Amino acid sequence: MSELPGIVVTGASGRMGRMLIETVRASDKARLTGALERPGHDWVGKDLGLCLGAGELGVIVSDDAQATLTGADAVLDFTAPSATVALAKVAATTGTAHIIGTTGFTDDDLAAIADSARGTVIIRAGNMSLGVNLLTVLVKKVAAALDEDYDIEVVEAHHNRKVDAPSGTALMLGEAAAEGRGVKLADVADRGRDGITGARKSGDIGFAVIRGGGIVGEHDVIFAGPGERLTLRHVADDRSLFSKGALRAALWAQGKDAGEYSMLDVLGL
Ligand SMILES: NC(=O)C1=CN([C@@H]2O[C@H](COP(=O)(O)OP(=O)(O)OC[C@H]3O[C@@H](n4cnc5c(N)ncnc54)[C@H](OP(=O)(O)O)[C@@H]3O)[C@@H](O)[C@H]2O)C=CC1
Ligand SMILES: O=C(O)C1=N[C@H](C(=O)O)C[C@H](O)C1
Repeated sequence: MSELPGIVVTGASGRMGRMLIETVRASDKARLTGALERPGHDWVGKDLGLCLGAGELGVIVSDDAQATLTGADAVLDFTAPSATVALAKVAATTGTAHIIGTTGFTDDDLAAIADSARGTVIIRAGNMSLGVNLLTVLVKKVAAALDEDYDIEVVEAHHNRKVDAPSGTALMLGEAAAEGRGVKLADVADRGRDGITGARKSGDIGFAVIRGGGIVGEHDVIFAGPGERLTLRHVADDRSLFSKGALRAALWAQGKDAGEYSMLDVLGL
């Protein structure tokens, strides 16, 4: 029998990094072959299991992406934009599938990632859960069915450690609504209301952001029309939703041609 796909987790000490490690270790379809952290991080050079407060795992945390990705089948990456852009360049040289959950990219970052996707499979999604990806399909459909009399607002809530806003998920949902309406999100997004803003512009897609406590992730897409309001909502109760989606993407990536894919491709939605 051939070996199970070897998976590397980067940002191993992070909230998602820990969850990804747990998910890969619990899977009978993949094996954990490496863990990365940034140079200078406390965990570098130590056994991952001991860092996590468990028994030895025989996986030493490294800061050498090139060496760790060589021979690995996929790397799961929920870190920070600059780290992800740099890792995509490495994954393109080693041919390792790069599963990107990181959010908060600039347009330049996204162009660099697209460039790296010429060398390997990249699957990127601001949200790796089945529910949110299904929700994007519904949002697109509803937005296509309703005209501009229905104001579209995306409201998101996350924990108080989150550093980017609006969330990657909120932007995915905004993109889906814009696609449904046949417009570009960049032309209609209203992302920062404060002070005397003037009345809402018809056709805009508004974003509102809540940060507090330990909220895992909540997203509402509101269609506010004349005399009625429709709300589509997703609530994440547990981060394993995202890590299970990422592992599913890594397994789906095996044997695929180089290029950039989304979770819609993985889930066949
Ligand atoms: N797509 C999805 O489904 C989901 C996406 N996310 C996204 O994932 C990202 C991480 O979230 P979260 O886990 O909560 O954040 P954390 O801050 O808990 O974790 C980020 C991790 O990345 C590490 N890191 C930063 N730079 C580097 C580097 N150069 N090399 C290796 N590791 C690095 C950090 O290390 P250090 O502590 O040293 O800075 C930290 O361990 C965010 O962008 C978030 O929005 C989160 C959940 C789901
Ligand atoms: O930072 C988080 O926690 C999350 N980030 C993703 C996002 O930006 O949408 C996905 C999820 O909502 C959790």
